Formats: sequence, C-alpha cells, structure tokens
Amino acid sequence: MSAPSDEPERSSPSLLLERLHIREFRNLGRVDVEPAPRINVIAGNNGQGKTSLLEAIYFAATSRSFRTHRLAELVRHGAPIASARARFVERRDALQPLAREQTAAVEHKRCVVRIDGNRPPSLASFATRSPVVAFHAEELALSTGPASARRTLLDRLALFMDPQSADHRARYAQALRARHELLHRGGGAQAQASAELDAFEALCALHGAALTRAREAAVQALAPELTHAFARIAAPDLTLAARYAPGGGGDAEQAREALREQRRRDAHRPSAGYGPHRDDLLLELDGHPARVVASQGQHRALTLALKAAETAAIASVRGVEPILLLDDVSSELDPDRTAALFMFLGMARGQVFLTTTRRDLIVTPGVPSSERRDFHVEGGAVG
Ligand SMILES: Nc1ncnc2c1ncn2[C@@H]1O[C@H](COP(=O)(O)OP(=O)(O)OP(=O)(O)O)[C@@H](O)[C@H]1O
Repeated sequence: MSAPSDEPERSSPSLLLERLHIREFRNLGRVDVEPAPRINVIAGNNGQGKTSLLEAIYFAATSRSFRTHRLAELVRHGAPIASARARFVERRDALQPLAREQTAAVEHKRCVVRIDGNRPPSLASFATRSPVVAFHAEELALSTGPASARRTLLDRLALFMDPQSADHRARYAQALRARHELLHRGGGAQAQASAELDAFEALCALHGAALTRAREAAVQALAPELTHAFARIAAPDLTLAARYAPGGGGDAEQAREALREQRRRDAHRPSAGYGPHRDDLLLELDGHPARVVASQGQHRALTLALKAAETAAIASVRGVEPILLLDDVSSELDPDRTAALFMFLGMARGQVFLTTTRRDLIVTPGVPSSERRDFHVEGGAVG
C-alpha cells in the first residue's frame, strides 16, 4: 500500500505541528512528541490510545473533539484537568515562518484556550487559526448516512469563510427549540398569535437566514473541489456534482413569513417544516442521486472525495494547507479501497497523522525517512 504523489504542488503554505504536549487526556497521562513534517504513523493494538492522540491534536487546534460534544469525557479518569499544547508553524515562501503555541484544556467541565498565552477574541477565531481536517470511522457513511453529517461538514467550512456562522447556528438552534416548546405547550393551543412566538420566530428567521447564506457560500466553495477530487479518486468518466438543498431561505423577512404560516402544522410535527435544520447537500452522479445509484465502491470514493474537497476548500479559503488526521480508515481495506485511500493521501499536500493497527500496510515510497515518523502507542504511552 503506498501513497502516490503525482499531484502538482499547490501553492498554499504548509502548516506544521512541530511539538505536542498532552497531559491527562483520556488514557494518555503524559505524552510529548515531535512529529515529522509529512507523514506520521501512529500504530498500536486496539484500545491503546491512538485515537486519543489524534483527538488531542484536534482539541489543541480547535478546542473541540471529533468524537464527543461532552468535553468532560476527555479528562483522564480521576484527574482534575486535561490539556493539549501544540506548537504550530506556518511556512510561507520567502517569509519568516509564523510560529504559535495553542493550548486547550478542560477544567471543571469548562474549556480554556490560549494562543501564545493570551485569550483569543472568540472560540471561532481559535478554531480557524491552525486548520485541521479529521477523517474518522463515523464519517465513512458521509455520502449515504443522515444529512446532519453533511451539514456538519458544510458548517466546518463555513466557519473559515464566515466566523459568525457558528454563532448564528447556535442562536438559531436555541430560538428554534424555544419556538418548538411554545408551540407544543398545551397541545398546540399556543399556535395562535402570540408576542412571544413572534419574537422567537424573528430570531429563527434572522439567524436561520444568515446560516443559510453561509452554507450556500460553503457549497459554492466545496462543489468544484468535490467534482475534481472525485474524478481523481474514482472514474474520470463519471461526473459528481454537489448541490445545496436548503430547508429554508436566505431572506429573513421571507423566513419569518414562512414560519408564521406554518405554526399550526408545526404544532403537530416533531420539528419545524421550514429552516436550515432541514438542509442537505445533494450528491449526484451523472445527474442521478448518488444515494440511489452509487455502488458501494463509489460511495467509498465519494466519502473520500468529500474529505479531500473539504481539505482543498479550507486550504484555498484560509490560505494554508490543513493538517490531516486519519483515524483507522485503513482497518478493513480491500485492494480497491486501498487504492482509493492512497489516491486520497497522495492528494494531501499537508502534514498527515494516521492511526493503524497494521503498520506494515502503510508504505510510503517517495517520502524521505526524514519526513516520516512512526509512533507506537501502548497502554497510553507513546514511543
Ligand atoms: N477519560 C478517560 N480516562 C481514562 N481512559 C479513558 C478515558 N476515555 C477513554 N479511555 C480509554 O482509553 C483507551 C484508549 O482509547 P482509544 O480510543 O484512544 O484507543 P485506540 O488505540 O484508538 O483503539 P482502537 O484501535 O480500538 O480504535 C480505551 O481503553 C478507553 O477505554
């Protein structure tokens, strides 16, 4: 299994994780590593801490986990604080490299972040400073699974294009919940005119329309990259197109009208019939819905293409090649899947971290030994 590198060099500067210090993070007590600039293979048996190491990198870069929303889970059992400190360096041609130290910690269920010892203006600005893209087992169903996973992908990209979009998303969800509770109180009796409902619908409309516009822009950035990536990973004679299927609209006034009109129906539904919580990213193969016509192998290629497109779109928006974190995506590979995965890896121009239980499978010809490092994880210790 090998990673080809026949893609012409893109011009984006690279982002490197030079040093990582992990303390009391899941089963990792104390870990200090100096990764290689290109490929980092994290090998070990099941349950030893490989994913936790990737998760710690993701946490230091974004203040989030890719496997849980409950950050308290990251703290090692019995420890008061979990932390990950990373030194990131951006290298740009002919310019001095830009170095910074990002720290994220979970302390009494609270997340505390610092860049070079200072509080960043917002969590969104922290999360977009050193871009990382993670690809993990739950995302293997990205093309066939529920729309929520595709919305999450769009939201990650939208954050780089419009840092306010995360705030709009949170406020939209809050207002939508409040409207829902109001409508369902008393068996739908509240579906009548009410100043409180008006107020929540105004908020839903304002933040929902802004979120719709942000996702629309994200799809525009993603779609051409996706078509390109799929042509490389799968068959060039098959065209993949992505289209935004909005559940609402980008005009706040129209959104308010739509919500008002749907009050009675929404009072008897599990969720509102209008709004960006119903968004999807439609994927079409030669004009037909991929969900219906794609073979298993094509779905697999589609998922890889979605991740490659996310990486390329972030690189172009943020102006720096993201670090790629691949969690155990090679564990159940057949030869076709292997070829697709390594085509994907060959497209990655940035620093890569990948976990595996089978180190022997990860062969990287063309990558000098100075640019690859192998780590072995056992019982929470990394060597
Ligand atoms: N908060 C925590 N404190 C201590 N140990 C934890 C905590 N959370 C998870 N663990 C344990 O950490 C261990 C390592 O988990 P991790 O998912 O990193 O393993 P892995 O090497 O990626 O395994 P696999 O190959 O099976 O995916 C597991 O045994 C898990 O039960």
